[in-house]
Amino acid sequence: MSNRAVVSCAILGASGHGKVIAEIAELNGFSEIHFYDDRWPELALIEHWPVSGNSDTLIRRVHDYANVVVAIGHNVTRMNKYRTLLEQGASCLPLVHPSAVVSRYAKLGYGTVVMAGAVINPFSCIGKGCIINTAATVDHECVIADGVHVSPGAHLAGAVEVAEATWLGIGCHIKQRIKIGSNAVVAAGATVINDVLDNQTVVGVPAKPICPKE
Ligand SMILES: CC(=O)SCCNC(=O)CCNC(=O)[C@H](O)C(C)(C)COP(=O)(O)OP(=O)(O)OC[C@H]1O[C@@H](n2cnc3c(N)ncnc32)[C@H](O)[C@@H]1OP(=O)(O)O
Repeated sequence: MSNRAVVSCAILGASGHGKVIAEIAELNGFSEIHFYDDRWPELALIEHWPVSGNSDTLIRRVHDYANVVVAIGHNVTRMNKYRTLLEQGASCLPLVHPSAVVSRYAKLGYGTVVMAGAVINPFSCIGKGCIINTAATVDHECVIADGVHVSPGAHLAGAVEVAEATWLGIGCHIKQRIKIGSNAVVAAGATVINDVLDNQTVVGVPAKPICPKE
């Protein structure tokens, strides 16, 4: 019989994003992964990992887990779920893929996940519940607020500031010292050379605002 202690991690959201987080949790030594999802009990398995309940079940069981991660892509929803779980006393540690490079001088908030190949350079500060996705780079002295998603392959130059719940799309580029407002969207492949307002969506190279749909 093995003497290895079981270290359990709960993941809320049985999604593709959740599968990536599950593997990162395993690589960080979490030997037991339980998913929770509101499609339970119809959804009982995601790949080989069990779905053990819904959001309400998880709220009752947070103390059973050494770590609780929310794997929901929608930024505001993810932050609301974290808020509820933390109120119940959940431990929501940051999770970092072993191949990511996170400076010893960078800070990561609770519930933030850093995917494979990402780089976070010195004196950058990443808020709570952020996603720094595959091969994204956040250079020196950036300030990334809570609930921001930096999509795969996005690159932020030095001293960029991004406010709450903003989504930086796949492969975008952000010039140094740019300020991006809250709940904004930077489109896939955009290059941002001017500040972006709260709630604004910008697309293209160079990035320009588009009007919200009626
Ligand atoms: C691991 C993962 O999978 S992480 C997820 C990574 N995914 C992403 O990063 C996707 C980011 N999302 C986008 O880029 C989206 O296209 C958005 C959010 C910017 C816009 O989406 P929607 O609101 O649905 O807008 P819609 O598709 O109707 O496009 C609106 C207009 O913007 C244009 N547009 C949309 N996206 C882009 C883009 N990336 N670059 C240039 N123009 C764009 C459209 O052509 C359209 O123009 P038109 O009005 O002249 O026809």
